[in-house]
Amino acid sequence: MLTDPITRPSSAPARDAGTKPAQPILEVIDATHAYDGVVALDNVTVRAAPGEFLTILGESGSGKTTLLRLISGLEKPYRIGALRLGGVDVSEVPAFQRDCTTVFQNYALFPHLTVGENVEYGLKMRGVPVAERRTRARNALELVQLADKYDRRIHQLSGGQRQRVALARALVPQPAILLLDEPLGALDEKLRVDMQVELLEIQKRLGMTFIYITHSQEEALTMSDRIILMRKGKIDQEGPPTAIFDRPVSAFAARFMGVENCFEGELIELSGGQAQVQVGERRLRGRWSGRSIPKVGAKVAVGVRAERLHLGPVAPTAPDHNVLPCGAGGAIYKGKYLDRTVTTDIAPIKVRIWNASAVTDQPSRVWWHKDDCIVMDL
Ligand SMILES: Nc1ncnc2c1ncn2[C@@H]1O[C@H](COP(=O)(O)OP(=O)(O)OP(=O)(O)O)[C@@H](O)[C@H]1O
Repeated sequence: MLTDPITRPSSAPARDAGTKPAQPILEVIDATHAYDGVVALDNVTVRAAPGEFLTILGESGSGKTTLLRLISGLEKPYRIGALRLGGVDVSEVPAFQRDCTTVFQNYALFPHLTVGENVEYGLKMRGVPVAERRTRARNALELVQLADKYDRRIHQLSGGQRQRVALARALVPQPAILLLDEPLGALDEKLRVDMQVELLEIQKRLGMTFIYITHSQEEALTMSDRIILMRKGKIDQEGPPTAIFDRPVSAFAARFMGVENCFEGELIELSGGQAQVQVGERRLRGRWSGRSIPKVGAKVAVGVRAERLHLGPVAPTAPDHNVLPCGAGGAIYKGKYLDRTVTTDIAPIKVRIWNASAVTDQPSRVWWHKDDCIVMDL
């Protein structure tokens, strides 16, 4: 039974703080960083509210780790407007004195120390008396369900258990912010999913701010209060998971969030959020989702998720559907569903079919509702 192992006095999450927005616990203003002339972060501004689970999402090399290293103090930014933790400028504060700790993908544990000694280590360095640091380390291990492994050696643990030790070690100083750099990246899928749930429970229980790095859109959608999607050192889009999933602002964001079909076209009309786009010889209707209102004639992207498409010999005639003639293409069996790619005169289109017995051998039409058709920046 857990006995409130780690608590912070000001742990009330921002979400419950009433109408007045809470002061950000983290502010990174206009941060730019480069390595040997290669720009890794390009004028990035990030804020996090107390108790927020903020995910930095992006492909390899997009600048996620660099951002985290600037926050933790492991990297000194080339240029920065301000870096504040809890409202205090920490630009010149060394890493070990900042009120944040990091969990790394490779655990970064001391192999020659026991589990307990690893968790206590930071407290020992800060001169915390032995009895107190034992108690705090045991409490942290209890939180990650490793209370019985205090005297174990690191090499006697599984990958998942090592990651829990790393988590306990990062939690034990009771930082205001926990930075997690792809913490589940080395775990197998089943364990990763279990650990996602556990991490979320711990975060909610402690009311701690988590800044979480991942390249997995599924992980970001599952865990976050808010997602920042990075692209080549810049922020492409930020918002709650539902907004990024349903309303990607760009073809990049759409593809990253799993929109299988994206086409390039020319904007013909935009009115009341409803767009008409010329793609090849076809006129498609959809809802505008881009950053700002473009001019007629601008190049835009049109996206539709595979599961929102329908196939068959006869399409609906109502004008609120996009309908294209199509030819049969290949199909890939995915277990729970079938992904079928049909040919059309604008591009091959991937259609997800959940009921494999309903597959038509020779579909001649593919169609989708205009509300399922996202029109956005190229
Ligand atoms: N120590 C370094 N020396 C030189 N270049 C670096 C260094 N660290 C990062 N970079 C470069 O900076 C850019 C951003 O790297 P960063 O590690 O921040 O990206 P990332 O999104 O965390 O990638 P990944 O998911 O692969 O860890 C990349 O082009 C990378 O090659």
